[in-house]
Amino acid sequence: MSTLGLEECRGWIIQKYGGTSLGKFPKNIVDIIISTSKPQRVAIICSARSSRTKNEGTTTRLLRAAQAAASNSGSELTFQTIVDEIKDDHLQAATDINSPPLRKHFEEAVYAECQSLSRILESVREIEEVSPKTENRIISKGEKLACQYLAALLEDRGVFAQYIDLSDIIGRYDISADVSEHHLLIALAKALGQEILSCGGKIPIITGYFGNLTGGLLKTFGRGYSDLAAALVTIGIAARELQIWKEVDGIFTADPRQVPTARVIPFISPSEAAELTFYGSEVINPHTMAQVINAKIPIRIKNVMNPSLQGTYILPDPVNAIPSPEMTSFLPSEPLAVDSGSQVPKMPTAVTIKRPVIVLNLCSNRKTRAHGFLAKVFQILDRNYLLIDLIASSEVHISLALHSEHTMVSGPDDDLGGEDMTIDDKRLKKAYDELGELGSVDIVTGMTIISLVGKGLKRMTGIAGRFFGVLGDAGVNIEMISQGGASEIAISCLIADRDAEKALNLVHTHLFNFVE
Ligand SMILES: Nc1ncnc2c1ncn2[C@@H]1O[C@H](COP(=O)(O)OP(=O)(O)O)[C@@H](O)[C@H]1O
Ligand SMILES: N[C@@H](CC(=O)OP(=O)(O)O)C(=O)O
Repeated sequence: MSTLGLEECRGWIIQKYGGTSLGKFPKNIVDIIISTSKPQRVAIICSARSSRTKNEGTTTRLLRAAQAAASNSGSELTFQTIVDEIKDDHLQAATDINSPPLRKHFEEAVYAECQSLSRILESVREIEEVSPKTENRIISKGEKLACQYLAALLEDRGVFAQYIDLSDIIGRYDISADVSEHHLLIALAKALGQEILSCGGKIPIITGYFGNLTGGLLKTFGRGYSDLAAALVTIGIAARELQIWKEVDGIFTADPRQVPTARVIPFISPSEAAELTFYGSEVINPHTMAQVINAKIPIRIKNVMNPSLQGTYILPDPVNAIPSPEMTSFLPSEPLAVDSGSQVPKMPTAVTIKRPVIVLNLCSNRKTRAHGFLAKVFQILDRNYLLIDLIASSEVHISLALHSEHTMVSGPDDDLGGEDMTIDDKRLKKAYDELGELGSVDIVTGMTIISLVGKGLKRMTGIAGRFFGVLGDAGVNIEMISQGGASEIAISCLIADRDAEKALNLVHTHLFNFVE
């Protein structure tokens, strides 16, 4: 495999469009691509379309269809209804394509992809199980449809676009095994660079789904995996900048949908952006930053509805990193207001909530902690694919908070073995039963994690007290606290979900409105 010559790849801008942006503002996206492609070369990565919210979007629907097929409740209609919804949604979107042949071509692609999807789901129903390989194939449909749609819209405007399906890129370049290993990711990035150059003068429209990973794309990299695809393309082509286009002006001090007074953060460090995503603000897939920042390429979050705004730059901490010439031109000339190296910052960077969260409380059946107790607890969670967000433990008691859409509300005495349980419910129920062997377990639902994020938090004396004080004064009860240790840049606590929005706004008002 030859390495790309630097001259060959200079001047590329990589743009990744999120699902809700593609679902709601495809025409804005076409305009942005056209205007960016005039002075420089541009390559596009698409997520799957979401016409309203990500929760109702194509990828979520595909995962629900897979669950419906695997749970085999006797009704073939369940998954087929979801497939039909996906089909209708894309056929409706096709009405934006003016040229009849282009529209027909896209409609045929929609029918073909949905037919293939139904066949895969039918086999899932037969064997009552979704393997990682099958899940990969199912979710890939969302990005395939979105890319073919965007390519058709560009062609409709007279722009030459090339749809690139990365479904089998890993097999094609023999990048197998555990692709999460650094050297394999870099090999993958090079392969993606080659694919893009093969498009000649056309604008590459690339699927954010990038291959049939052995362990499952979602399990390996999580939701938002198309950010990582964009990062790999950025590295593979040694691009000038990675732009992640969304429906918001950038990364805010709090979710702007829930906190009207939230402000855009002009510059943020990769670790803060990753922590914000982990604690509920789905800003960028955390695997993305490490790759691109290591390659010293700036990442920018921008708004499809407001393309002229600067957005938020994700840049390495100026103290720890030696930025490339491209990056230096983006760095602020003045020290950042949020964190300026050795100075104590004036306020945290952002506040975020993660919901819904459930808590598993386990009380060991021994009087003192038996050897291997914690190891056994974590093995059970790992076996059942349960990821823990917060932990509190004492000698014989451990509380584990996990993000969950689970409907399970109580203990094993209830009728929880029903046909209607989702795969996630089943995993939780299995973990619950296995943990029951170690002691008494109870589950508390309806909780939220609220977190303050900021790389200067550890130097802000009294910040934890002020955070908890604001919550306490408002009568918000705190169930569990995590500070320092695991994460030096976040302070988190668990509160009742009914208090989430009130708490978020109060914390933002009291801790983010510093006046000089
Ligand atoms: N701190 C934050 N800054 C910006 N957006 C945030 C933040 N916390 C949560 N969000 C939410 O994240 C979403 C990001 O934008 P969106 O365009 O919906 O993403 P996608 O790329 O998945 O389509 C928005 O809905 C916004 O409300
Ligand atoms: N479509 C995938 C991958 C992705 O990147 O999504 P988004 O860009 O909409 O966050 C998902 O929903 O997880």
